[in-house]
Amino acid sequence: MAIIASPSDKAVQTTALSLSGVRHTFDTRLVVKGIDLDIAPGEVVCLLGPSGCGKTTLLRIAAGLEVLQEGSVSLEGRTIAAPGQRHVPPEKRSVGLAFQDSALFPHLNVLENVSFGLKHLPARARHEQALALLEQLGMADYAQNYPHQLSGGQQQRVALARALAPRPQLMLLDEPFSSLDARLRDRIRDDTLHVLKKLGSATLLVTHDPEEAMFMADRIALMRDGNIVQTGTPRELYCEPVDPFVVTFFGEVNILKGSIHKGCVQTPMGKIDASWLPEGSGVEVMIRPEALKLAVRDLPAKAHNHSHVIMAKLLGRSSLIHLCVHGEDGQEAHLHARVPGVFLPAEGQPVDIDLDRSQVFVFKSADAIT
Ligand SMILES: Nc1ncnc2c1ncn2[C@@H]1O[C@H](COP(=O)(O)OP(=O)(O)OP(=O)(O)O)[C@@H](O)[C@H]1O
Repeated sequence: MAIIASPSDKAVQTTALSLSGVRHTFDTRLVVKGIDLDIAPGEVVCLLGPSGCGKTTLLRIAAGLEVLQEGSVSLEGRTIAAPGQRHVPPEKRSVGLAFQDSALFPHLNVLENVSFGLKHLPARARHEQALALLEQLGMADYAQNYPHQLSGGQQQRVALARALAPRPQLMLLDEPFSSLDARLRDRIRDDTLHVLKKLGSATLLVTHDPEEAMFMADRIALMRDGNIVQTGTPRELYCEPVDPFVVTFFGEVNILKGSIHKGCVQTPMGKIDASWLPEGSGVEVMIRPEALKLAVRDLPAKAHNHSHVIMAKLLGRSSLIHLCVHGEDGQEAHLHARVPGVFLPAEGQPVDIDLDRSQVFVFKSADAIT
């Protein structure tokens, strides 16, 4: 099918991929509920969200593996899918695809698999380009091996190299690091990020792992139940979350309940400003564990009613401190603080608590939202 740019396509010519009003139904169930998402040339965007929220379906629609039911898909300003009018098949979309279960060609060795999409190049250039990618992904020593001689993780790296080899303008990656063990995953993620940035490929990467998304992404689109809840840089999602789901998706938080009085909510750590919420409304105060800054206090044990340590656990890169927090007004709460490095105060140790308010978020209580 020919790819023809229509006049309305001009507006999106600065985007590598544009998804507009995409909806998708399986049987009678709407699983993608009207998604708009643009990816700029060279930009890495991560589609992040819990299992079953529709990430893979959206990626498959972009790849052409699912026929678009509603909305439109454009590649570099050209409409490649519009329901009932156009469906450019996957192999004609000039995109690199690497999926969780990407199968390698069993009868070709690793080098031949990676060279497969480079048939337009002379043999020597093809060989050199494929080998360079295998080297960057730590697989050059296996160039002459066949897929059945490789582990799952090694096959995944070869599939990634094969997708990247033709230097596509757009890469679509679905959980590409999922079968790698934790240490190898860190290295291959890092290698892949550098390869993507060096090639300047726009990338849409599906993951359910917030840390992976923050590591890889220029922007994250966080999905829930078929919708995008928030799109932005990792900093924007972490520091300016639009709702409680976004806060909790990026890690454990302390949640306190309260209500607005004179524009503030009272907590054991003092008043928190929430002047944008109506007086009297029920709220949830979400406090990241790293927002609690602790200083040990020299007080006689047990002879005080001061905030103190219940227990402290070393988690590796940080320590988790369970606290009994006493407020001036008699309020009491059990909160978790996360402190970088080894910090293991004794049980009962009195502490002063300072709050980093940039990591505290106040939202109207879910049961109060109508
Ligand atoms: N071919 C299909 N037929 C029917 N339902 C499907 C099909 N593919 C996916 N679904 C359903 O659509 C919903 C979205 O699935 P999808 O694979 O897009 O989610 P996901 O966010 O990628 O999940 P995961 O992270 O677990 O892979 C799920 O409820 C799933 O069961």
